[in-house]
Amino acid sequence: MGNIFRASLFDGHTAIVTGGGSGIGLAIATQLGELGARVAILGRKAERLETAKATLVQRGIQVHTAVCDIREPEQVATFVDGVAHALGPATILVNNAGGQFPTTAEQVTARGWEAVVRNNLNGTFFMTQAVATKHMIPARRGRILNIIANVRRGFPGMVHTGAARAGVENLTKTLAVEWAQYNVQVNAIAPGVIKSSGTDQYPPELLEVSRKQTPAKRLGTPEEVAHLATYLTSDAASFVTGETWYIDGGANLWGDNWPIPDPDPAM
Ligand SMILES: CCCCCCCCCCC/C=C/C(=O)SCCNC(=O)CCNC(=O)[C@H](O)C(C)(C)COP(=O)(O)OP(=O)(O)OC[C@H]1O[C@@H](n2cnc3c(N)ncnc32)[C@H](O)[C@@H]1OP(=O)(O)O
Ligand SMILES: NC(=O)C1=CN([C@@H]2O[C@H](COP(=O)(O)OP(=O)(O)OC[C@H]3O[C@@H](n4cnc5c(N)ncnc54)[C@H](OP(=O)(O)O)[C@@H]3O)[C@@H](O)[C@H]2O)C=CC1
Repeated sequence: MGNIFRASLFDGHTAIVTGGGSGIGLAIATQLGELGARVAILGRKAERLETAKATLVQRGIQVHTAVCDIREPEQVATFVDGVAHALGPATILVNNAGGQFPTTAEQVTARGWEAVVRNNLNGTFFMTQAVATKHMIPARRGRILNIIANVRRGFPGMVHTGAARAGVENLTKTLAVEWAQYNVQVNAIAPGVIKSSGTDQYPPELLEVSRKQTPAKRLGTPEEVAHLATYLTSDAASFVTGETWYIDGGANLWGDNWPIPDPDPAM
């Protein structure tokens, strides 16, 4: 599919995409940039950012990159100030950085739980608070988009991220209300299983189970998520706020990644 959006849609905008060095984040950064936005991306790995920057610059996009761990508020503050200096204040923030690992609830350690909650919930809040207070609220203009996951029916097999993403979904609603007065809209996208650099780290047999359990019988693509992100960060969505948009081939409605065993009669 080509791009259905107007070429100059984001002229004059500065978009921050966390985790924009790979996968879904890079697809979103590419699409917003090709539609005219200046783009700032961050991640923990400098090499990944440099490779992504080269790709974006080759497409004629003005890019700022810096290493930043979203779990560290001081690094976040430095990054957000750096964006204003390099590209001007952000009008768009896409909180895409995140991740976790499969584990049963019985097995997850305290440090494993904390690592995932800090990454997906704390990091998203630290970025959001910094960008809103420094850039968007003073300008009375902003679009914030949180990438979460398909947690509608819980997230069996990844309890830590299910809890953290549900927290971000609720944060999305709360901030949509608190910041409506400042003309800042806050929404979320809940992707199903997307074929990306992220899911390439998962065992293929787990992904195949997910594919079979998805009504569309395929995985999504980062570009499909980027199309929805483009709509939600554009003026076409100016009256949309506090909502979570599922893009999952129907997976939140049907199918289970986690088989429930029958009770052991000996127990
Ligand atoms: C079984 C069924 C499951 C359902 C499967 C559904 C099918 C797939 C659906 C996929 C949908 C979602 C896809 C995506 O999100 S794609 C993005 C993928 N990328 C990632 O997820 C990578 C992200 N990972 C990280 O960024 C880091 O690993 C993380 C933040 C999670 C932790 O980093 P940190 O540096 O803070 O952590 P440490 O190394 O210091 O470890 C802290 C504790 O966490 C434990 N840990 C970390 N990684 C793992 C692991 N892979 N497995 C088990 N435990 C892990 C680590 O052991 C530490 O705890 P302890 O000190 O107690 O050992
Ligand atoms: N692919 C899928 O099926 C699904 C993905 N998601 C979520 O969508 C988002 C993008 O996933 P995807 O593109 O597939 O996976 P990737 O692993 O390719 O993307 C994750 C990005 O986040 C960055 N990142 C992770 N933790 C931090 C951190 N603490 N600080 C700064 N950057 C960080 C990573 O960069 P670096 O390692 O350099 O820090 C990486 O660029 C993630 O939040 C993921 O959990 C949700 C549902 C399904």
